Amino acid sequence: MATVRALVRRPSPRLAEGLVTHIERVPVDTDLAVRQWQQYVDALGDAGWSTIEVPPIDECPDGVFVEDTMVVYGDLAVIAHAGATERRPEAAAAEAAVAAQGYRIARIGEPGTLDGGDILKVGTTVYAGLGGRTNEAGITQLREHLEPLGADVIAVPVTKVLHLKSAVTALPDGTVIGYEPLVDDASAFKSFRAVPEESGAHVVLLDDKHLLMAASAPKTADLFRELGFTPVVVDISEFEKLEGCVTCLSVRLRGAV
Ligand SMILES: NC(=O)NCCC[C@H](N)C(=O)O
Repeated sequence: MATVRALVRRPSPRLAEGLVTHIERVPVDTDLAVRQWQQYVDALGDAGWSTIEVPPIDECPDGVFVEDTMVVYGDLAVIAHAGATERRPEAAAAEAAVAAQGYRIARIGEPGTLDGGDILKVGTTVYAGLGGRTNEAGITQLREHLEPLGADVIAVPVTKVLHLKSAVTALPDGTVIGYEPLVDDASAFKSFRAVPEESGAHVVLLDDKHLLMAASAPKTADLFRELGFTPVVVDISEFEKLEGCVTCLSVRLRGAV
């Protein structure tokens, strides 16, 4: 798997004001969050990835969750139209950053809304979470952009968590993993495996063997070791307090650009 670049975005000093929807607000330690973010970026670097910083957007507390600004497929970056209006200013600089990496640009627009965190790619299958942040018009527009590139866009329900990728991600062989109490419809996926912890459902594929995941899912890390993977564990507690996970802290650029 050619894993080369990732977009990241430094946390805002106002991070603690970030949105919370499905969990109770608890205090966020912004200094600790900055250290955790650096450790996350270092973990990508240690795996051989180069990271590109999107200019910070201090007036947007949730800007660090840069994955939500776009969906990248092949040589195309589809710029999202955030379901939360206060997050919409985050997209412009992210668009400029991905365009500078050579990607073609398309955009989701009104009446569509879409957050990158609702999109899970498994090969040419693109699962799109229909829920609080992404609507039917957004998914229709995404389909129009990606089908010409050979993608099959499948809408799946998301009601129990913020984003589809808060509920499920996928292993290198395409098996979708999720913490069942938070998955609306496991049968929507071609292949599904349950994991024992909520944040165990979140992995970034560093390569075919190494899975970046949160320290808050130790039982799932053990499961992944039994399956032959090597977990690379980062503590992202301060981002988890804002419904963030390892996936949403970067945009992986795996395309042929
Ligand atoms: N892709 C993601 O899971 N993003 C997390 C965004 C968290 C942020 N507090 C929000 O509610 O938008």
